[in-house]
Amino acid sequence: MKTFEELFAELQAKAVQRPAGSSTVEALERGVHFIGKKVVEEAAESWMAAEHEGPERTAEEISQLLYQAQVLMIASGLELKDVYRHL
Ligand SMILES: N=c1c2ncn([C@@H]3O[C@H](COP(=O)(O)OP(=O)(O)OP(=O)(O)O)[C@@H](O)[C@H]3O)c2ncn1[C@@H]1O[C@H](COP(=O)(O)O)[C@@H](O)[C@H]1O
Repeated sequence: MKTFEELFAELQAKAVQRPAGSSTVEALERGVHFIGKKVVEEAAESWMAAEHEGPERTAEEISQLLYQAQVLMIASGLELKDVYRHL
């Protein structure tokens, strides 16, 4: 198990080190348009899970939504503090 901040630090390191086989690196190479569609896809799947599939599936889909949101942040050159200041 990892926190939101721990995952973001892990993804930032992947973006710098560019290890082979990383789905994060692959998404970053595909770019913001690809990542943005993943954000929308996971948002929709989170919504559907919440309405129809129960809390466990909802938690799983929301975890993927948070991951994709973090990848979009990195692709956009954002850090956590840039987002947190709007909360
Ligand atoms: N938390 C995630 C995570 N959530 C989702 N994904 C990726 O996002 C994509 C999801 O795409 P899809 O929606 O097509 O997946 P799916 O099989 O349809 O799943 P469902 O949405 O239908 O449930 C897959 O490529 C997953 O690998 C993630 N990829 C990586 N992480 C974490 O990010 C870190 C770095 O991972 P790598 O960059 O792969 O090393 C590790 O800690 C990983 O656990």
